[in-house]
Amino acid sequence: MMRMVVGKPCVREEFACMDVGKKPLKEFKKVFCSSLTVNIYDFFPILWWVGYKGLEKNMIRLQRKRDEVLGRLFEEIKLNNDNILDVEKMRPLIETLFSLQKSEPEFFSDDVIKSLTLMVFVAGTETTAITMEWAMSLLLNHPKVLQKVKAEIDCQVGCERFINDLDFSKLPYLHCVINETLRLYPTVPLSLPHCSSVGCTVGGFHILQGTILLVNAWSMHRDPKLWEEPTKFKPERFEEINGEREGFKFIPFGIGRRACPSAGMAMRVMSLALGAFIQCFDWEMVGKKMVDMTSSSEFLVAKTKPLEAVCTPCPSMTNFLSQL
Ligand code: HEM
Repeated sequence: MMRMVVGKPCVREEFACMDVGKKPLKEFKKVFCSSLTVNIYDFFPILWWVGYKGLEKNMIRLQRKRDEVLGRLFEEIKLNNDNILDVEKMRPLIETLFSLQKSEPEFFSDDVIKSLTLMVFVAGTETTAITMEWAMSLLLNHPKVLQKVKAEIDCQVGCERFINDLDFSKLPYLHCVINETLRLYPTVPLSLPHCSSVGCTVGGFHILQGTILLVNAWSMHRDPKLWEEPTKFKPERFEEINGEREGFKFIPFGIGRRACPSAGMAMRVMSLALGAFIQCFDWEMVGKKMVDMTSSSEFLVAKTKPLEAVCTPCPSMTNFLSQL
């Protein structure tokens, strides 16, 4: 995600597993992911008046910090890219926005570019990373599924290049694995709070205008009236579903006008990353114990215990990987 937005990873690969690499990642999470929580002020507005737990002050402080970090990042990018002109060329998001700023400065102000960058960092990094961690964990606990998806990638992509987005149409099972992961572990289980603009009736309940509504995707995705063996990991079930949102029973990205605008991009990013993990490495559990699948009960449903796994380069890929 950092590469797509900024053009370089958050941490250089050689430092990724070292303390020197972990520090900036921790800092990034603190600045961009810490606001992903249910805001108690929305439910008890009185707390806002009494300044409960200094939430508002903390949000203001966080916003200042974000502004400062993004400001530094922008300076660095502007310094290194004096002649940002060519919009057509493939380039990271921020550079593209700066090139548009040259032609439409009144619209693409620094503040607009900051907001767009912030949106991708806040809404797009943890959600995709958490889903991939769930997917890898499920695959390790279901080695036959892992074998099947690996066989699909080996057969359709081979071992002389990395998987790319032109391969997706030939990799339906990989798509089913990601969908089934999102069914069992929808990263945003209660979607985002919405407010009813008019009074209405939902499932026999009268909803007053101005009510905060949450949609429980988690329970819909595990409802035995909607899904056969709902708690089982069976990617094959998505082979039979015509259109992923059939009957609105599968809504990991929400639904309607305020649904996730990046669902397509998220699916592509996750297919590429997960596909490459499976293509390039053989994966094993640490020891004989199944991966612990306990989930946190927070705004984003993450694993309580981070996934630990052993990976070794696939023998069939070593030739290609050694040339990188
Ligand atoms: C696995 C990955 C992701 C999941 C599961 C996910 C899920 C969701 C959900 C459930 C919503 C709320 C929809 C609703 O209220 O009905 C949402 C909104 C949103 N998502 Fe995502 N998302 C993911 C990735 C991304 C990425 C990669 C980006 C940006 C690059 C993104 C940007 C947004 C934005 C901006 C909204 C707010 C839309 C609005 O309020 O109109 N999401 N997402």
